[in-house]
Amino acid sequence: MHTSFTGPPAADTHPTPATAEELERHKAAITRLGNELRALVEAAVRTAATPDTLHRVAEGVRHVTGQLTGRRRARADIPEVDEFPAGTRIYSPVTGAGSPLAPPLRVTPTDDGLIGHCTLGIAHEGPPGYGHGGMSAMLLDELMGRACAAAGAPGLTISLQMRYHRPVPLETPLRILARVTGTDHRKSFVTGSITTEADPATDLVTAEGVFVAPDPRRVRALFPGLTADGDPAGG
Ligand SMILES: CCCCCCCCCCCCCC(=O)SCCNC(=O)CCNC(=O)[C@H](O)C(C)(C)COP(=O)(O)OP(=O)(O)OC[C@H]1O[C@@H](n2cnc3c(N)ncnc32)[C@H](O)[C@@H]1OP(=O)(O)O
Repeated sequence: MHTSFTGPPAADTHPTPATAEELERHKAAITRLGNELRALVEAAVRTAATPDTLHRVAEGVRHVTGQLTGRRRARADIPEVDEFPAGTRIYSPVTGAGSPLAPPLRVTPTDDGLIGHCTLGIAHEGPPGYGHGGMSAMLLDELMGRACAAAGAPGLTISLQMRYHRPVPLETPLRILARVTGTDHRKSFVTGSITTEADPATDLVTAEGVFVAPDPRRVRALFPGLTADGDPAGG
């Protein structure tokens, strides 16, 4: 589900695109590493290990990091496994199965928008035992942006107004909703909310946002990682 846009043809040559099977294998490997990294992050922020143990583990992690050498993607490259902007974003800090920062948020459509499910961990802590307000904003910003894309108008956030009604508990399944409520030319107006799964009637956080679909003439300059047919240029 790659997004097309009208722009000049890509001048550079690209490697042969991977088959669907190869992409699935790659996604599975990225997801597996993401799961391990999330477990490492959780263990690292939770441990009460001694300084000696922390030094030893740090040495081991440095060794592991050194193994991720070779081909690297450039800053604006879009991973070949991604479906930009509406589908998989494998390294998204919100939805990305490959990101140690992501809870990750699992997104599915509803009748009039999107629903996301996730559980925040201690790595996402703000007040002790509760989620960081910036994490709530990140979850909503992402889901609200995706709601625009799902409605056919992918855009960037130009305003996001947050209301924090109650603290968001950690280690508690959460439900995030997003819905496009109106449009005006390239602008989309979107609402969102966070509740627990157990008590979906009590809003913990609500948000109102405005997203703007970039001028089509600016898309290529904004996202040089897209080719003329809208496919990621990386790989
Ligand atoms: C292929 C397309 C892909 C799309 C990307 C999907 C990625 C999803 C990833 C999701 C990740 C999660 C989400 C994230 O993290 S998104 C990351 C955070 N957001 C940004 O970085 C956005 C920064 N802003 C911009 O780059 C530009 O403003 C954009 C590109 C959005 C519009 O610049 P463009 O040159 O195209 O448009 P225009 O200047 O003709 O303006 C058009 C209308 O909009 C109004 N306006 C514009 N800007 C602002 C503003 N800042 N405040 C108030 N109003 C603003 C403007 O007055 C006009 O309204 P009107 O006068 O007609 O009433």
